Amino acid sequence: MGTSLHPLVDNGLKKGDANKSGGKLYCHCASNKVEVTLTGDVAHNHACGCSKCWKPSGALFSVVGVIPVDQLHVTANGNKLHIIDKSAAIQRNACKECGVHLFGRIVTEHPFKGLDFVHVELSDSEGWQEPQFAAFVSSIIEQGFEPEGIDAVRKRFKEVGLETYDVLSPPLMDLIATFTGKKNGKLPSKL
Ligand SMILES: N[C@@H](CCC(=O)N[C@@H](CS)C(=O)NCC(=O)O)C(=O)O
Ligand SMILES: [Zn+2]
Ligand SMILES: [Zn+2]
Repeated sequence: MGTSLHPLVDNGLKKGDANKSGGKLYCHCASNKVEVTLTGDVAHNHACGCSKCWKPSGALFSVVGVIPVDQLHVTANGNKLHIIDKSAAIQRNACKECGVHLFGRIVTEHPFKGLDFVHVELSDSEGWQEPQFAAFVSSIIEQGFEPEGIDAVRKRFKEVGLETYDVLSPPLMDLIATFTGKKNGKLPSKL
């Protein structure tokens, strides 16, 4: 298959640096780039096939990880940011000029509240946590990928050592279900 899953996946994963302590992300504008400074590494970094996550051109998947909101600061040209969909769980803040998503923030009551979603390929530095799994794989079909090719996509992820899921990974789905169970009173609130 000649198509790109994502540049950080296509040629095998490059293991991150356990001591990575942050770096800067930039949008794709030629000048007056939006700059975001992260003061830590990302966690739960993963490929996402959903239609809402930002993908580099030509890639079938996004690569997106999370970082606590207090470790993310917009450090230049924040006036160019706008929120793509204010009603979405993840408010994706994108550059109005080039369209790149700089960060996605959860502002409503949600199991991942307090975390921002970011794309480390926007950084000029290396060593960020490498992708840990592939999520929302079947979602690429909704965006026009022929269903006959989907198992070949899963196989390519497995070849680079990534497990594939059609929602999030089991540990993240368990976190969401635990949050929901506490909220609806089926689980004790202290667990
Ligand atoms: N099949 C849907 C899945 C969308 C979806 O549920 N995306 C996940 C992974 S990013 C999510 O948590 N979305 C919340 C949001 O976008 O606010 C699509 O491709 O649009
Ligand atoms: Zn831009
Ligand atoms: Zn997504």
